[in-house]
Amino acid sequence: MSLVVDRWNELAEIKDELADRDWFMGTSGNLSIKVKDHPLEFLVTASGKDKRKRTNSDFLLVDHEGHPVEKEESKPSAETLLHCEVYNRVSAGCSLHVHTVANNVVSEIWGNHHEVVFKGQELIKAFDLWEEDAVLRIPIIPNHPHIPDLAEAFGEHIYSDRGAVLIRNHGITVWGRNGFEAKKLLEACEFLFQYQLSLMHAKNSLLNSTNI
Ligand SMILES: CSCCC(=O)C(=O)COP(=O)(O)O
Ligand SMILES: [Zn+2]
Repeated sequence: MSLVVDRWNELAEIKDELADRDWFMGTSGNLSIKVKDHPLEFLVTASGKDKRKRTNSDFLLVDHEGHPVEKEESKPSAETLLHCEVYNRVSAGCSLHVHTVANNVVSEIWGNHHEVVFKGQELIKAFDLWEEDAVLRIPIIPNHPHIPDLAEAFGEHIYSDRGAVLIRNHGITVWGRNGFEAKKLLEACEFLFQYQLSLMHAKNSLLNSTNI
C-alpha cells in the first residue's frame, strides 16, 4: 500500500471513532494527517461534508499553503490554514479539530482569562506532564472570522510537537506526533472539560441545597 493510502485509512479510522462520539455536529470539525515532508503534503478533510459518513472524497492531499496537490471536485476544509500552521511550525504528524458543547462552554467561561488551567488531574499526564505539581495550560484565542487572522493567532501557541488550543465559542484543535497521540490528547481534553463543568455544577448544587 502507498503512504497516502496508509495515511488515508488511518485518518478515516480516527474520523469514524470521533463520529461515534458525536463530535461532528452540523458538519463541524476537520482533521488532517501528514503524508510527507520536503515538500510538505498532508491529507485534510473536505469542507462542509457530513463527517459521520465514509466516502471516496473525504480527504484531499494539500501542500504547505493548503492548496490541493491535484485538481479535485471538493474543497479542502475552510480551516486548512490552521492545520498548515501546525505542520509548518513543528514536526507533528496529525491535527484534529472538533466542536463540542463542553469545549465551547469552557472556552466561553475562561475566555477572558485567555487560558484554562488544569492541576492535580491524572489525565494531564496525556500531555507528558508527570510531576506532582504539573500544570496544563490550554490557551483560548478569539474566534476571528477571517481564517488567516485565526490561523495567525493560533500559530502563536504552536511551539511543541504536541499541544491544544481552544477557539472561543468555536471548538478545539489538538495536534500530536501521530494520529494515536492527537486522538489521545483530544480525548484527554474533552474529559478534563467535562470534569470541570460537572464539578462546577455539583459544587453549585451543593451550595444551593445547603443554603435552603
Ligand atoms: C458548520 S461548522 C463551521 C465551520 C467550522 O468551524 C468547521 O469546523 C467545519 O468546516 P469545514 O470547512 O472543515 O467543513
Ligand atoms: Zn471549526
